Amino acid sequence: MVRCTLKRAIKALSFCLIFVIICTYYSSQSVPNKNFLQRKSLSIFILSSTRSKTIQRISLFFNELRLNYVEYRRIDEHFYENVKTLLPRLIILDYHPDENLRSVINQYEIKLLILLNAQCTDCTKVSYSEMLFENVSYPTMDFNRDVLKPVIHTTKSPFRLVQHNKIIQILRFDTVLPYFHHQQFERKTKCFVFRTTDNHRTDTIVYVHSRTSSEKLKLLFEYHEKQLYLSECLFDYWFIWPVMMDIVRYLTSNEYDYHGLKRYVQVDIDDIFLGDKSNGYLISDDIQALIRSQLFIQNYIENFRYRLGFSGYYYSNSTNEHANEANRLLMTGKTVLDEKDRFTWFHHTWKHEKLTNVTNKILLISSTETNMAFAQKHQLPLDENYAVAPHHSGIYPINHIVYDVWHRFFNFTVTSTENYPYHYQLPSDRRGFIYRNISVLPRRSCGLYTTTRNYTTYPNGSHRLERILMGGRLFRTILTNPISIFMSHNVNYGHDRMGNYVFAKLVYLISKWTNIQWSRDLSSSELARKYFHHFYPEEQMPIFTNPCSDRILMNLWNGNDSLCTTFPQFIIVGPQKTGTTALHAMLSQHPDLRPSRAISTTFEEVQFFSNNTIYLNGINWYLNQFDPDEQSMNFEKSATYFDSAVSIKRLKALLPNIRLIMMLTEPGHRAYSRYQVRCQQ
Ligand SMILES: Nc1ncnc2c1ncn2[C@@H]1O[C@H](COP(=O)(O)OS(=O)(=O)O)[C@@H](OP(=O)(O)O)[C@H]1O
Repeated sequence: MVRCTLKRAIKALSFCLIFVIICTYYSSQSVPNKNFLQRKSLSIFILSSTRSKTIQRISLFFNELRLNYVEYRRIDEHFYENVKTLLPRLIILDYHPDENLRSVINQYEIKLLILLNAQCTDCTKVSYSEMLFENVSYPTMDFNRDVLKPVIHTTKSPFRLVQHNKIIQILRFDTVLPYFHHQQFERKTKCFVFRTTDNHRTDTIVYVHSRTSSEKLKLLFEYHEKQLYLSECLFDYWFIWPVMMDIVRYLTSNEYDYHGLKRYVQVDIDDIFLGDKSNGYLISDDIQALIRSQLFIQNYIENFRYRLGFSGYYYSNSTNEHANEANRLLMTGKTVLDEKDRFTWFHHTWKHEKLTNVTNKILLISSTETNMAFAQKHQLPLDENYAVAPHHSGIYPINHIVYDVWHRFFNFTVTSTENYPYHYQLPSDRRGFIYRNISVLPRRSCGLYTTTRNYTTYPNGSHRLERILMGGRLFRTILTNPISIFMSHNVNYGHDRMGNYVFAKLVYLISKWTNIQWSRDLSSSELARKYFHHFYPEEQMPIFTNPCSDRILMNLWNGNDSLCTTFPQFIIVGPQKTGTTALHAMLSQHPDLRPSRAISTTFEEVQFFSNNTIYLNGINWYLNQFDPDEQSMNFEKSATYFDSAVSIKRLKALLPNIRLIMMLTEPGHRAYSRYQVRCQQ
């Protein structure tokens, strides 16, 4: 009897337990719990039906920040489906969300950034002339005087940032943020701002005062914890970008924090011995000015040193008498031999030759040795691990001989280039990679080229240079990149010494207006370690792009035009065991089609894109697997590409227009075929 009751009790208990488990399971399906809300990726959704100029600028800025975002033009099933599966951290939209969207946003705990534009409600239009302006001063740099010092200019700024708010971190509160572009400012007459007086529910972050009513007009404010409202007015001002970074950081709960506030900067001055009188070689006074600007920058960046790139041949052997005079002044003048220790030096090549065309290892070794002997003779303080190829040639597209010689014979472990993945692209899209133990860091342009000589004759006006400095492209480069290596040329430091001005001012303004902290000067190997191991480990492996689609890459490639037609026109990508060998054999019979060479070690296949070791042989190796006959259409078959995610990326980078053939068979047949092969093995 007792046993029977016990059995019943156990049965009842088990039923209860099963019931509880089932209930828990179903409830977890209907209401998202904390685990369920674990974001798969940190994506941002941008929702805009008009794709206004503001939205376009935000997208471009997100590219600079390397943020993942998806743009949507309308709310439909597809949008909701993606919200549920991708669980974006943040949605940016330029109108007020309806009830449906609000409920989904609440359910999935998504944060909102709402832009105020023509569609906004609960806001008011104000004319710029109604705003309260006041004169404020901002610093600029007097670079032609003996001492580089800031001079004060006066401008008008309508803005207030509210101090002690929890969102703004990058901008400094104790400095007035000036406005620069008066013309653009006056052209626009209307601005949408919030006039809400409901201060209990909102937190103002940026505002202006109305001139007529002295009203506080909100440009950025927080409405509850999950929503920020931002007036598009702010997009007319340079400081919207640091503000945007802070907004995204705040709304994503610090997940996007852009590697914190620390920034590393290096300024390379190439070809220090090149130039003649017309080119503006550096005379002794210029060197002193360079030292002064370096000292000025050292106030902010501990131990900052310009990096001087040298080709020794032009110091001692130049037939140009002006160049010799410049070199004498640089190297042998009263102070300059001492001054060489003020800078850090790095190797170019002995005669500034292009490395693209190097085909002979011995010659490259001997010319590099000559340049290094020059450095030794003059006791130049070298960054021994850093070398930069003149014209950036040979580094990308890769010339294997250069990497081999640099790595095996000279211990150069770091270089930099402007050309990877392409030359013609936004500077912010430049990336790095590691090849044969040499770290190739991205080099950024700074608006100074060999052709830009004087401030007053800056192409299309010096205000353009001011713009890129004062909150524009250069400013943003520092803002959005933890490491920036800039390329400049010796001529930029002669003439009116625009180079000194640019870098001194850049560092000064960033220090003055933002809370960005500068790292002390680092050696190139420390910099490379940080770049590839700390900030961007995913960039270590190169992804080869097609030199035929970029004129500069084409010039720097040790291939030639005719090779462009050698790339395959279609590829059979598998998958395995679907009859790909048979198809390959049949297509090979066609008189106009040419298959790749058969490689015995990889089952007659090329497997370039799927096998890391083979891929690192480079594009010239890949092209060698094909016949350069222009009359025929080249193709290859590698059944390993089909299920290799990295192959897709590599194929897209090198052959964006390639046609792919995939074979599909009944999966059971494939499995059995594979099983048989295994048995045989
Ligand atoms: N025309 C045609 N139609 C369908 N199936 C065919 C065809 N030709 C070959 N085969 C069969 O495909 C199998 C080999 O596939 P693959 O060449 O793709 O294999 S591999 O991955 O390249 O090793 C292999 O299957 P198994 O014989 O079962 O192993 C071939 O017999």
